[in-house]
Amino acid sequence: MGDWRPPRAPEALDAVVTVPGSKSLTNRYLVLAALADSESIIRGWLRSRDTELMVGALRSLGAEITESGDDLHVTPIDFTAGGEPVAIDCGLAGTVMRFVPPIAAATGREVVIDGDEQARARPMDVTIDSLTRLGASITAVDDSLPLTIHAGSELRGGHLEIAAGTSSQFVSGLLLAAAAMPLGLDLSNRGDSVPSRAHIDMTLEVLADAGVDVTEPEPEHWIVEPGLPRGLDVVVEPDLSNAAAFLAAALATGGTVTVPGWPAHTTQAGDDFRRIAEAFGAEVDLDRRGLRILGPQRLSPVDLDLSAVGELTPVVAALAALAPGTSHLRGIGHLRGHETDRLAALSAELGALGVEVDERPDALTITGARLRAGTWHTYHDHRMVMAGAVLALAAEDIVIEDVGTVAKTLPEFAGLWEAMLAAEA
Ligand SMILES: O=C(O)C1=C[C@@H](OP(=O)(O)O)[C@@H](O)[C@H](O)C1
Ligand SMILES: C=C(OP(=O)(O)O)C(=O)O
Repeated sequence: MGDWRPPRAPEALDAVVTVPGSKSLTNRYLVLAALADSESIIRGWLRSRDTELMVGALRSLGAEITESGDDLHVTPIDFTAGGEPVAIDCGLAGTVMRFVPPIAAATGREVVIDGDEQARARPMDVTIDSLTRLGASITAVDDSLPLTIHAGSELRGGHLEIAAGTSSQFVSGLLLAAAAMPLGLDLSNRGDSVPSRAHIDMTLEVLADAGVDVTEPEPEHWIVEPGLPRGLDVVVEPDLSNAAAFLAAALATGGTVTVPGWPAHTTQAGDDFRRIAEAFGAEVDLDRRGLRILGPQRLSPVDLDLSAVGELTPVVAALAALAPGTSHLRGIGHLRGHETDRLAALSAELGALGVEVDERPDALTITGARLRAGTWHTYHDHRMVMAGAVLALAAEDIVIEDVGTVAKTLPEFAGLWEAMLAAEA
């Protein structure tokens, strides 16, 4: 798909938007199911590029995964089976890049792992170094993709200190596979604190729910005892980070958007959008029917630390660009290693639409402005598409380039967006 001209805001928006399952939960469940002691069912999985890449990767390593309606049935990998060398494509999926190598190393097979050109720029050093220290033999040029895990590798486990200040996925990938290591894992972060804390909590919760003995005796020190996860029978929650884009439409238009099925308890980063929406001046109601957001007549500027929930930043930056006054988005330096350097991308694209942006190493200061018409470039970043759609609500003529890139986590985004805006009260 090429360019997309998203609709402008309707007079009064009052829409209900049902969003598909969570990427982060789908891919964690798939990894646990591939390692489990018996078969699993994952109900209501997200079907998107990142999750299909995970399915493909685990199948190449020997898991049997079949679809039945909206469910996936998974027969775990037989780690004693060995096998021919395999090649795995990560696309641009951080979860595949950081969660699959530990499992690949545990199969003892030769595995070559590569991804999109932009994936080769994403940090992989901690994964490569950790697996090497845990017993694997890996070759990689410049500590990044592509990498080769050599046949005969094994992961003994044991004590490991890492510096995971650039991505929580280094920690999650090791913790998810740790129960399959003969010695388990005693893992500590010794560098800058780990970003995206919400995603670590998600990892700890899914592990514990699968019967894995995992503890965090002190902050950023985790202990996983050996012992395989149990087979799963789980229902995937809606993707709350994807939901944030639709809820942002309520904020941008002073209208109402409801997302049904919002979980009362969740570890998803997207749940923090409730706090963020309130900071912009919205009314937020969560009950059995879902999460309902009523946008204010006029957005308030915000000062937010997004370090724990960084993936919400592009959509929050779009709202900040529409809020009269100056907003500060802090704690987001690690977003320079996401799908693209998101601070640079947001700064360039907002600047081109006439918004003043002060880009710091780990922060953006954005002063809301009336937007100029223009093309919004997306840098192969699904969340840039979502941010552009939010901006287009308020601008004369914004064209989003390469809307198809949104398929990374939400192939049906443009259709859902247009349907939402057609649902005028
Ligand atoms: O584990 C996960 O599912 C994710 C962790 C986070 O990564 P970082 O810690 O690299 O930000 C998040 O931004 C990403 O979208 C998904
Ligand atoms: C950072 C993101 O993705 P990934 O899982 O590829 O890191 C994201 O979805 O915003």
